[in-house]
Amino acid sequence: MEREVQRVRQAFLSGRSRPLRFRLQQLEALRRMVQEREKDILAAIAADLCKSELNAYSQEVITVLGEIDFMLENLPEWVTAKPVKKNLLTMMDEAYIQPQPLGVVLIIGAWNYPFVLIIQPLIGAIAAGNAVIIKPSELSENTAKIVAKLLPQYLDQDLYVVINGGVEETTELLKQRFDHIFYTGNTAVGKIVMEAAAKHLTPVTLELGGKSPCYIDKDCDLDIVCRRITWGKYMNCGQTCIAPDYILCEASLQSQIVWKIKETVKEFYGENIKESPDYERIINLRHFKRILSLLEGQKIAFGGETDEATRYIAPTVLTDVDPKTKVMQEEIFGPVLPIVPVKNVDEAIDFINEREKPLALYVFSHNHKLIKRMIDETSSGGVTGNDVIMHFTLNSFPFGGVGSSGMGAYHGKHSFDTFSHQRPCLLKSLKREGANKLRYPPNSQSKVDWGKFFLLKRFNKEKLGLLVLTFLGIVAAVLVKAGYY
Ligand SMILES: NC(=O)c1ccc[n+]([C@@H]2O[C@H](COP(=O)([O-])OP(=O)(O)OC[C@H]3O[C@@H](n4cnc5c(N)ncnc54)[C@H](O)[C@@H]3O)[C@@H](O)[C@H]2O)c1
Ligand SMILES: CCCCCCCC=O
Repeated sequence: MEREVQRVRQAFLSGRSRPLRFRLQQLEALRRMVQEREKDILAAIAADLCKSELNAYSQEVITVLGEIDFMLENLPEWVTAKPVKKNLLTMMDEAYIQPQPLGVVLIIGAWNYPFVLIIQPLIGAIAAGNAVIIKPSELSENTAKIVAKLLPQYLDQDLYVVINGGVEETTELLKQRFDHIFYTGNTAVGKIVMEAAAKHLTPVTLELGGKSPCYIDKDCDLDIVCRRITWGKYMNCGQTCIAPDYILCEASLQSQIVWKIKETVKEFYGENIKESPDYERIINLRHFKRILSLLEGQKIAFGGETDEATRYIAPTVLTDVDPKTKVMQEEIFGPVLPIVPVKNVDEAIDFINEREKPLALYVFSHNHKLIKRMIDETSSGGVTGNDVIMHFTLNSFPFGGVGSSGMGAYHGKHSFDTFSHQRPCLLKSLKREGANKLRYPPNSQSKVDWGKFFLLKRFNKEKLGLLVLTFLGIVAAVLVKAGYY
């Protein structure tokens, strides 16, 4: 492992990942890989999650292609140095911010969207000029294998390396020194990653999870609300980091919500959900059993059917859920939707604020002011009003969590920034030494006064007069030299 990381570091130190032209070439090669090997990639995702190729394409491949196009279009502008505002002491100097690559980046992915969750950060890391080691999730082994096979066929083999393996390999990898670690997965492992990173003072981006609440106000169109929630909750069989985890609403709305979600489930997946090409399965037996244990003692309004052999769990809604029960204590990450009755929006806000900060928050209402109030009075990684999931798709948004749902963010320019160091560069001349006397010892009250004048812009008439005189002197000297007099 150590030798592998060393090899990648040597490749980074060769400097070839830095030129803009090289980054663009690698991103174009990545796009070619996705386009030319689309069938293999879709087949791998389909095998891991029992997902139709159409769904794998819409949920993962489109996002990746969109991100590459966005980078190719904007990268030339992002990599250029940006001049900054100067003060009186630096007005004659060159001052700019130069984004620079961090070095060798480790990307650790999760299994639920196994392709996009490693390739989208990879795009940002390449765009920023880094070398990258990718550790896909071992639970989505088909995607892990295909990525390990294809990447070296299209990208620089020493700069971008895939290492496959499980906890043991990841633990070994985490002992190595990286310049940034980008981890996607659960909060408990996020803490392990951060602890390992701390040993080398390596910065981390942690894309974690949590229980994303969904508040439904009584002033809204429940038909539309329930369609949108049904789509976002049962997509990927509920195994989506920003799926609405539970519903908060007034008790009087519960039965209508149950009925409308049930009708929508029928419309989306048909009478025999098991036959639907749009309904996935739980990733493995451990997660299957974990989700089943969340149903114990709950009132199942509809759904609840399961099949261990195929790891099938039907779209399920629970009503009158007690917040103290297990289903409300951990992220569900499966097709189970509890409804927790609350008296009003105030109680919903308190409910959210008494818990860990979620990755996403959803609010449904015709009342724009109520949505704004929810946003102002709560915290979450991101928010979508009157829909679910959709903030993920806008790459001008930073995507990430807050508090226990994560730290740092990515997508689009935010990815470029995450994998770049914003380096302040001040270039002075070796001339004009006279002005520097101000900061050299011995110090004096007069020097401090000049400091106040230049840096704090505390003008006093005497200093301003002197400055104007100096300026006029310089102008006169220039004019004399130029032969005007
Ligand atoms: N914020 C996001 O973008 C996002 C996206 C997807 C999933 N998630 C979250 O991820 C969670 C589901 O993923 P998961 O954690 O089950 O995925 P997982 O089991 O695939 O684990 C994620 C990665 O951590 C590694 N890992 C696991 N245990 C480890 C250990 N003890 N030490 C070191 N590395 C270890 C795995 O090898 C894997 O690469 C959910 O909480 C979900 O909300 C977040
Ligand atoms: C188009 C939907 C993609 C959702 C990806 C969410 C990533 C977290 O699990």
